[in-house]
Amino acid sequence: MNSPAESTARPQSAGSGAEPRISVRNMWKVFGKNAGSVVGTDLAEQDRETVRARTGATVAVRDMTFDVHPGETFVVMGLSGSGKSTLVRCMTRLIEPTSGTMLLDGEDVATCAPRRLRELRRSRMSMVFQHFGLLPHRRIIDNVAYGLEVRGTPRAERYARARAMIEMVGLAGNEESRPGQLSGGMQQRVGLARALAADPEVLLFDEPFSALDPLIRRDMQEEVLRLQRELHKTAVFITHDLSEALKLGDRIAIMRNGALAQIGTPEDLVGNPADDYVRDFVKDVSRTTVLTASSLARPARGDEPTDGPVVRAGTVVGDIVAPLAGGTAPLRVVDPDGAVLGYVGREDVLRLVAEDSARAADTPAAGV
Ligand SMILES: Nc1ncnc2c1ncn2[C@@H]1O[C@H](COP(=O)(O)OP(=O)(O)OP(=O)(O)O)[C@@H](O)[C@H]1O
Repeated sequence: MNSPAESTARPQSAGSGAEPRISVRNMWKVFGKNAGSVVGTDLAEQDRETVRARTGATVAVRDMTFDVHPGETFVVMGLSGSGKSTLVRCMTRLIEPTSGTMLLDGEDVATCAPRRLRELRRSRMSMVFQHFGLLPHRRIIDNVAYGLEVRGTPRAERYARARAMIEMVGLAGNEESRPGQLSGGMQQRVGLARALAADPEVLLFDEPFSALDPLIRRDMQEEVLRLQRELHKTAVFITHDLSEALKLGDRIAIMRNGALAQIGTPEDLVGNPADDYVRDFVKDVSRTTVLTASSLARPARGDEPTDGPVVRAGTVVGDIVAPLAGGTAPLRVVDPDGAVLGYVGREDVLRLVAEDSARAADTPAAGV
């Protein structure tokens, strides 16, 4: 059985050492007249407002470059208007990018022929939208099977697959209902089942839970985490909600005015914000819920015991409080091979808690 300290250790994304599933390189999207006059010219160096004032064009996405690894949940987060939706739509070419490449397993989606693009969308990347986009007059099972129908999958096979997906998202028994008979949360589960039915390598989520009540939203986040643990899909997930991003993302890209502000694990962003913008974004996050034991690990001090309980490096700080409270020896922080990376004592955790409280109260953590 897992110890409490192990149970919420952040899982490593499945293939962080493998070839990227998705590679976006230098992607730009400029809207409006004169859209062609920005990329590759002096205007490309100017901020959004200046470009708009000089040309009337809007730089929605600015020179975005990143990779997404197989099995990873990659969150794109930012304020309204920062370019998240445009970026993800450019990745599937629901919007044509102004320039840049988007490789899916090495194949350039940004330049492939329309027919190939349709194939890719049907079989290799599925989208889940905020407004579920279900066909109102068709039964749930037909909605889930729809993509397979378009693909020409034989009837018996597509219904068997659709039933299995409906069961997987917890909606067994609702196959014959129409979308209007289901709650918003249930409709979004149908959207998930429909996206999964094609067994795509990549799932793209465009603010899928923004319209849901907070409790239902939390259920759906748990559902995504569970599906990710079971299915290991590569997922790109857009949200403007930081807590959702921190909960779901193996890595998070923070966008600002169309450009990348920082990309990193939740721990990177909260522990080492790249600039004041990101720092301000994450300032209210309790670091004990995001930082892991490895971030606090330090060498043993001469006078302290080195035979304390063992915790894994990826365990969040909040989960090492119980083992620390059970004894006086500092915890031994170990890597996946069991090698000791360092030690964490009560005072190390208390210091972090005190810093969090001081930040929340906006006063210096004096004396700690
Ligand atoms: N079709 C369009 N024509 C002109 N400008 C657009 C178009 N679509 C988006 N924009 C502009 O591009 C910028 C980025 O918009 P986008 O919708 O991608 O942001 P977002 O981060 O997804 O915002 P939200 O969270 O509100 O959906 C904004 O300034 C927006 O006004």
